[in-house]
Amino acid sequence: MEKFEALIGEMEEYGRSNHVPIINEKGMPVLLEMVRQKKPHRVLEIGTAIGYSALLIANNSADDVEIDTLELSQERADIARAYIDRSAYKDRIRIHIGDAGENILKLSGKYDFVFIDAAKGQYPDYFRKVYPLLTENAMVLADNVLFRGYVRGAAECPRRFKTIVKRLREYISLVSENNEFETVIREDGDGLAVSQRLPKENNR
Ligand SMILES: C[S@@+](CC[C@H](N)C(=O)[O-])C[C@H]1O[C@@H](n2cnc3c(N)ncnc32)[C@H](O)[C@@H]1O
Repeated sequence: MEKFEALIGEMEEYGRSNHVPIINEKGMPVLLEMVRQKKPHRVLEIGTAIGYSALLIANNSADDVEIDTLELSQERADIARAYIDRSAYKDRIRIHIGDAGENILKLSGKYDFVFIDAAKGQYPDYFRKVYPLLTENAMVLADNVLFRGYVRGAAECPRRFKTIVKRLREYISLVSENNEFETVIREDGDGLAVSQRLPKENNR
């Protein structure tokens, strides 16, 4: 088996040269911090791209981790499969090709860690659909929730992003106002919402 770091480095280079959006170098430490804290056993990732974050999650989770990751693009899923097959996690990561909003509904069992990183305008829908699949102590992490500074109005939002920004604001309200979760918005990278489900007696 080749060295994990070399594989990850090759994927970063592929992402850069082919303009594939993968979690950036400022958001990634937050993702890893949370995964290392939770050491999840069952992970759902929404938005595989080339499998970069799926492999990083696998490498920092519990030894028995199983990951379901959802990707719309057949081409990206094929690239992800090829990279993942070169790792020690090839039997631990399943890629489901198709629209995530539809494929979430076909999943069963419970997830203790969910990483939302696909269509930004669909985040509220993803959360609502994922909710019944969460364990009692699940963590849900969503990337890009501050979307280029537009979500908090730090920058004037171009018309083409207005719907995305509206939906991301809706997502932040949805998780922040849900008293079953403690949500922290981390400003690193493009902004990450970290929502930790609270023990029932501690519901806010
Ligand atoms: C930001 S990239 C994911 C990056 C990946 N999580 C990482 O950090 O390595 C978002 C991915 O979501 C996929 N995507 C967009 N809309 C989708 C949808 N409706 N269903 C499933 N995947 C979708 C895109 O094709 C893209 O590959």
